[in-house]
Amino acid sequence: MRTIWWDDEKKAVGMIDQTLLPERLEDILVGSVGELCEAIQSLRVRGAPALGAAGGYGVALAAARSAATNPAALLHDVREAAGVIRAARPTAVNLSWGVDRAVKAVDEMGGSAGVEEIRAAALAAAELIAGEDVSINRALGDRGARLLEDGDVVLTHCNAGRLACVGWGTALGVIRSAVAEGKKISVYSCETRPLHQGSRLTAWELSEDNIPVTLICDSMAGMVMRQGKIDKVIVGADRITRDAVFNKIGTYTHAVLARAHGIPFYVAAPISTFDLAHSEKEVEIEERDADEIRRLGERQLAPPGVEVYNPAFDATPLDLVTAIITERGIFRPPEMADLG
Ligand SMILES: CSC[C@H]1O[C@H](OP(=O)(O)O)[C@H](O)[C@@H]1O
Repeated sequence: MRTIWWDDEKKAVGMIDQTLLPERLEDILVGSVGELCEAIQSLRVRGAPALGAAGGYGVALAAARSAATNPAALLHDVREAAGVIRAARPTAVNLSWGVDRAVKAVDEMGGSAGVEEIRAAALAAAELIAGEDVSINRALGDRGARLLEDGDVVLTHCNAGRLACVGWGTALGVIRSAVAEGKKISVYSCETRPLHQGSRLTAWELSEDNIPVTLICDSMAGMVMRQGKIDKVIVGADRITRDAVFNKIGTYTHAVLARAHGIPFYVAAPISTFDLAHSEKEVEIEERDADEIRRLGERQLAPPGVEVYNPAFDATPLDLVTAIITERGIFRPPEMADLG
């Protein structure tokens, strides 16, 4: 089961609406760039690799739905849509990476291409991104599984599973691969306030796969590490610059705690999440709506007007990272420069 796909009959992007989990597993069809951006910003589709596919499919959607009857007008519509989609969530590099790959495929068609050829090129690029993702994550997972021993207890944060990808997962992909090899792995999933990807998505995914999972509050991570319950920490990533790993808010805290307790801290991410041309200080960290913290559904958890700071991601300096697990291999931070 894929997390995101193309519905050619309806010329729309299909996706699991992750805001409904764990209560309901339901698909939605997205038929416009505006609807796609809403789905991205509302985290109906989320997670770096899934956003990469959403970026590619967004370009294909723009091309398919454009009313343009000549190539120049269609290219204009595609490029305009590309800019809007890139801006939907600024921190995860895969969104713009997916958009750029589809736009590049369209540009490479050259001036003689007709509108249908341009539409086909955009969709082919998007399908390639989505199709590659599962095999990339399995390769990454299989490599990372070597780091896990039978009986390991792994702490993870947010959701870097198949719901964050087109399939299989990155951090949870490593766990799935280790389990597939016959290793008994159990997981501590941090709930990941304020949007609870850990409780709503990771705990759901692992329960569906019959992988033992224990849900904890984010604030309990230090205690379980100090109690000796955790053997490894594995998280995903949204962007890896030459000096830091950007991931869900709270990841940095776990990295510091892991270092304090002598626990290996691994990041699992495809090469497409690397952005070595930039440093930490050049990356925009998405800040989200204050009511995500002030409220929980219908419940008011704080005074309505209280000041809120709600960054969606934090940056973990590479010197706190034991190794980064990719489809090309496992890299200690100093070796990352070779990734180019
Ligand atoms: C495999 S990338 C998953 C990555 O994306 C999540 O962020 P969000 O749920 O806001 O898209 C989180 O940072 C995960 O580690």
